[in-house]
Amino acid sequence: MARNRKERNSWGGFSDRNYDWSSEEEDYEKKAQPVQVLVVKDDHSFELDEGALNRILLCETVRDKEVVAVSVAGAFRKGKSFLMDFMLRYMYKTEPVDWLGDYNAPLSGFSWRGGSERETTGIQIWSEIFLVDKPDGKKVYNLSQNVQEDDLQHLQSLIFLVRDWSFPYEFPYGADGGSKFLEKRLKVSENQHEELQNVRKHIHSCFTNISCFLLPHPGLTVATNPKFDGKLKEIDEEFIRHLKVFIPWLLSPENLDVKEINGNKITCRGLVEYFKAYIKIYQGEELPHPKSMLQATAEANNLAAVATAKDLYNKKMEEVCGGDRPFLAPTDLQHKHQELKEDSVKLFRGVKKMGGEEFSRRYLQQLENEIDELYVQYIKHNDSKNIFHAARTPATLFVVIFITYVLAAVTGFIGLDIIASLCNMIMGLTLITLCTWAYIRYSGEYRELGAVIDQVAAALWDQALYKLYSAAATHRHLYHHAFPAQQAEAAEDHEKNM
Ligand SMILES: Nc1nc2c(ncn2[C@@H]2O[C@H](COP(=O)(O)OP(=O)(O)OP(=O)(O)O)[C@@H](O)[C@H]2O)c(=O)[nH]1
Ligand SMILES: [Mg+2]
Repeated sequence: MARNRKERNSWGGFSDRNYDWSSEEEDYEKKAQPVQVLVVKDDHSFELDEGALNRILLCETVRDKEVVAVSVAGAFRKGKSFLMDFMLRYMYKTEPVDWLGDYNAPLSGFSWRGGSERETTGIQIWSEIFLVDKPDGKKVYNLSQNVQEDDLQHLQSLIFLVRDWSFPYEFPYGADGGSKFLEKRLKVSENQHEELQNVRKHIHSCFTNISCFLLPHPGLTVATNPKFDGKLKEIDEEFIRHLKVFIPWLLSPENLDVKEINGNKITCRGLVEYFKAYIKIYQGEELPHPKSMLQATAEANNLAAVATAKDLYNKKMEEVCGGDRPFLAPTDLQHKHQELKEDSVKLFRGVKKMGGEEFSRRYLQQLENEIDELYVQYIKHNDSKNIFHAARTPATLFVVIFITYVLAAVTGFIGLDIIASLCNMIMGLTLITLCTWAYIRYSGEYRELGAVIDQVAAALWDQALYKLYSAAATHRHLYHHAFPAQQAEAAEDHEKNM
């Protein structure tokens, strides 16, 4: 089991700049808890808390892992949260057999309570993602999730849990009794309403597996005592006996199915995209059309592929020139960029996607644009590591001071007093600018002003260099010899301008 922790990359986290890191993140890491990711508002519309979802599913350690989503859905006040707290006990177990733990410990996790008022609304997910070793050797993360209403079309296994089953003499408690009961209930008969017949006919095509479990009544204390806090000792023995079968039947590693859409196994990152896409179409006034569901699935599917491919580029570029890596010659950086961009595009193309070639071309374009944007950031970052870059501003200002000093002296000497005073004034201003710049660099204050000075100096520097370049163009071989890196940069700029 792994704690769900974020790792920022070493330079301010620009690879994660799409994610909304909030100041609450430290608190959030301290304790696993339910997190509201879908909020139902007073007017019954709902809103996805993307920041919360990202913090859980996009953390470095889990985002590329295949995900198993276990959701509990049902009418309100039916003991969903109560049940999920037992699931949590199982996931947090230290003893493989005796996972139910202390009989005197109150039940905690998702907040549950008695009474007739609903407690949970929207969708809550558990903040900690559980790492499970699948029997086939794969690592799988399991996400516990609470869904009030859900679209059943896109689920894989559907398990009906019948609570308070009172007829064990007809169908015994557990999965066997449940499956016989379900078989009987899903039979289509002529005298059923047409709609009911249709549900029965289609339900099998919507789910890979459908099963049912019959659970006994937990006892009157659970159902009616307002002081009941979930202690096992107050729950009926028979209920516990079957709970001990039901929870492992649901959650043991061999019984977990990795979420699949269109034959693709879904990673945590993919799940975020699906969340976003589906929420968007559910936000409309009417129930979404199957066509728009399909469209949203295809969109999410492509977006997930974009995100994975972009992450590959980012990770590899970080290794090459991120953080504390030393300055890299711009030509080498460009080669690396091209190579990694190709790898990333290849990865994108390699993922099985929905919506067809034409549809996914748009997303390929998006990927390329986003990678190019990242590349510009990497160039800037790499550039800032060049010590000549750091010296550029003071050097430029010095040159300006020197030139104006000489000009002032010469023009003063030949009697052009106005020009001499102008030069002196420019010299004075430049001197003040230089001192200001030095102070900003030293103190770290007024950084915006520092950036403006840097920009002006860089523009001057570039102008001078450009002139030098033009002058040297006629003696190219000499120039190339003297400024190999500069030439590459100029070529690069030229390329970008096109
Ligand atoms: N009869 C009966 N009561 C149960 C069972 N499981 C839990 N309860 C009780 O049902 C009540 C509601 O439990 P919750 O877990 O809060 O129910 P919920 O479905 O999460 O409710 P909402 O969040 O309001 O939708 C509590 O008083 C539980 O003690 C069960 O199997 N049978
Ligand atoms: Mg609840």
